[in-house]
Amino acid sequence: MKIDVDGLAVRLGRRPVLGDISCTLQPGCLTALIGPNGSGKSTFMRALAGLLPHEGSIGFGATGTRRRPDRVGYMPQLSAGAVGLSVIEVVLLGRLSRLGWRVPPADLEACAGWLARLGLDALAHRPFDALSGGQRQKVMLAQALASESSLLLLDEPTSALDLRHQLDVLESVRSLTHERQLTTVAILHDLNAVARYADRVLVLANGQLVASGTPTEVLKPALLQATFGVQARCQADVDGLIQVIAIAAAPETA
Ligand SMILES: Nc1ncnc2c1ncn2[C@@H]1O[C@H](COP(=O)(O)OP(=O)(O)OP(=O)(O)O)[C@@H](O)[C@H]1O
Repeated sequence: MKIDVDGLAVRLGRRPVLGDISCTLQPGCLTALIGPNGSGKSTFMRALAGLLPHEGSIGFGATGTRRRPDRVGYMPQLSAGAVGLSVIEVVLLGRLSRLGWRVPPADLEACAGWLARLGLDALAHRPFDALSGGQRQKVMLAQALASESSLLLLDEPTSALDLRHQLDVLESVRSLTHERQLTTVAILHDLNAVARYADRVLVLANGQLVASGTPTEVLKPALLQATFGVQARCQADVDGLIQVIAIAAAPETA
């Protein structure tokens, strides 16, 4: 589902956190949302998920007139504990809006399928609170996927994962996005992962959208210096993918 964001502004308490953001998110496209700490990425994602009041409009569908999908696959940055719940029960919560008093076998099977797709089937009946940080993060991704929403919002989905699992997860998210024409937004800090997996990139700084485009268009030394305060080299590898090599924190300007 296409999403048109027009003049989005968010205040948290009295603080203006996002100002006048306009962009379009396309179905079948994995969009990476990048920017320094505190630049407003999670706030933008929560506004997209319908969790925050805002000014400006967020339009859904080809004409921007459809409602936000009832189910949104949203994976927050920090997952709360889930006292007493097993892994499969945590994943089932992703389908809560369609469940009644009884859980139909088809829903259980679907959740077991998402766990299997992420290589977590052996954990299905373990207590969620007894998992490692990386295992919990993958279970929370399974929960977001189990919503089977056309809108997938992932706030730092790989921050607790080892390198192998980061690659597995981003590969899965990208192929699901393309196969199922999902509108996917993922907040990522690893710019090389952005270069490899994202179709588009949005860059936030101080609550403003400062750049957007393909990874090749966006990941450039001048932008990384201005936005992240980092001196970096950006070079194409043999596959044409951009590699970002951070050299040093740029000297502070007066
Ligand atoms: N409840 C709140 N009330 C007031 N200000 C808030 C609140 N939550 C977040 N902020 C502020 O809003 C700004 C943006 O926060 P946000 O979490 O969106 O940033 P972020 O880009 O996701 O950061 P990070 O990369 O560190 O996760 C920060 O300055 C933060 O301190």
